[in-house]
Amino acid sequence: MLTAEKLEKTYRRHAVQVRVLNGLNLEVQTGEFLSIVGASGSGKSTLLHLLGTLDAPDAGRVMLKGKRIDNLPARERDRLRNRTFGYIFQFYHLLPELNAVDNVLMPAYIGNSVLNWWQTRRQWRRRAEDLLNKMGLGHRLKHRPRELSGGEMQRTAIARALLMNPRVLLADEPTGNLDAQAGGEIVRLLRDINRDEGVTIVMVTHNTDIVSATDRVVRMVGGVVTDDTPAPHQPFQPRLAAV
Ligand SMILES: Nc1ncnc2c1ncn2[C@@H]1O[C@H](COP(=O)(O)OP(=O)(O)OP(=O)(O)O)[C@@H](O)[C@H]1O
Repeated sequence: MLTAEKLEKTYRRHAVQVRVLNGLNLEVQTGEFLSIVGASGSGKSTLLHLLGTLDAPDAGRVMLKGKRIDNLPARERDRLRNRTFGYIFQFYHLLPELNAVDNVLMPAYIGNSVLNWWQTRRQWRRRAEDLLNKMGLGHRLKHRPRELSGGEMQRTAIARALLMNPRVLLADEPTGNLDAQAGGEIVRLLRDINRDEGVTIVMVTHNTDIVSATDRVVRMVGGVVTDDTPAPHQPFQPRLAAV
């Protein structure tokens, strides 16, 4: 459903050029949970940004369900980012002055013009609260980010990513700032979302333990895919009661 074709990307800063993607090809299937691994600097985050139209390639194409998306006009691209993709980052990117519910509601505020926000405000708020409840955060609805643990902040960020019912979640090191237990909970949540809602997930990770929760592991070296294998499935711990 989501395809990278011969992607090339070079960053230029003054006289310095860093060639990051070198004709990378990747095909993500509908409904799969894919992890991308590789050494630091191999281009994993760059690839994720290109797949999610947060940045554009120098050459090559990104296709979603057969339609080219790397060169869309700004309006269409914004709509795609708002409605089709959900983004999860290592450092959560929550707004510090907003409580958990209002952080989760941000994509609806941003999509305001197409969503007739004012008529349905109460419904959106209920949906945000339901998502936070599902994330085990029913008792943290009014808390601001600084009053939440790292795991709770990431679960809030996941609720925000799910608000608009995206078809694809793009997660960049979602457990990178968490201890093993909180990280395990996050991956279990992602696994459940993938399984229960059929959301396709592409996750960049350094954590070799958590790739066993995914369907497929792609390894990047020097801006290309060098290995593409089914994940070594191990019995995965059941979901914690609180989550
Ligand atoms: N905006 C930018 N401007 C200039 N160089 C950049 C930019 N973003 C990334 N780079 C460089 O591109 C290379 C690849 O970066 P990228 O973040 O894609 O790698 P990564 O595999 O995700 O690394 P890590 O695992 O450390 O997060 C790095 O050498 C980085 O310094």
